[in-house]
Amino acid sequence: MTLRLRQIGDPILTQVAEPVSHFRDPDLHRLIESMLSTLKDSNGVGLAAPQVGSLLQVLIVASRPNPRYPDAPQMQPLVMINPQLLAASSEQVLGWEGCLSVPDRRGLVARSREVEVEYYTPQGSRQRVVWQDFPARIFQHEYDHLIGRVFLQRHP
Ligand SMILES: O=C(CSC(=O)[C@H](Cc1ccccc1)CC(F)(F)F)c1ccccc1
Ligand SMILES: [Zn+2]
Repeated sequence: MTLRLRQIGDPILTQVAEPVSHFRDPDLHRLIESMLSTLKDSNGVGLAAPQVGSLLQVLIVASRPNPRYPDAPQMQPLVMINPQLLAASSEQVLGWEGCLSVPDRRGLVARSREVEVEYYTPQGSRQRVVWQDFPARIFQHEYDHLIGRVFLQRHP
């Protein structure tokens, strides 16, 4: 089932998400399934749990080539639980971003060109990944959602 996408202004988008503690919780797997179908229906390239009303540290990165990033890799959606940013390059790149919670807005955002991330899969195994360019950008955008930051929004 696809979940309602919270829009900018919904307080949940400014809150900090909690780590997942039990991986065998059936509610967690229902959330992940719902996020995957919501992402598919919204035609997005990323999604974070707070955007569908759940303050859990779960996000999905699903890069694919698109007009703005024609050389972006085609990825199977990657579900990341309790992600940790281990390293982010000081080298930054300006790039266009959109956000399913901020419809009809596109913005130029500076992001690290490369990130190293540690995360858990839905099965609970710990993984590490290094991304550059568009996948790195999507990750940083979704990771912001887990700490209550929405792109283009400056907290007073
Ligand atoms: O479908 C979108 C809409 S915006 C989007 O997918 C956000 C992810 C994103 C798009 C572009 C750059 C960084 C993150 C998803 C969100 F809102 F949940 F974070 C899209 C935008 C740019 C390139 C390719 C696709
Ligand atoms: Zn977003």
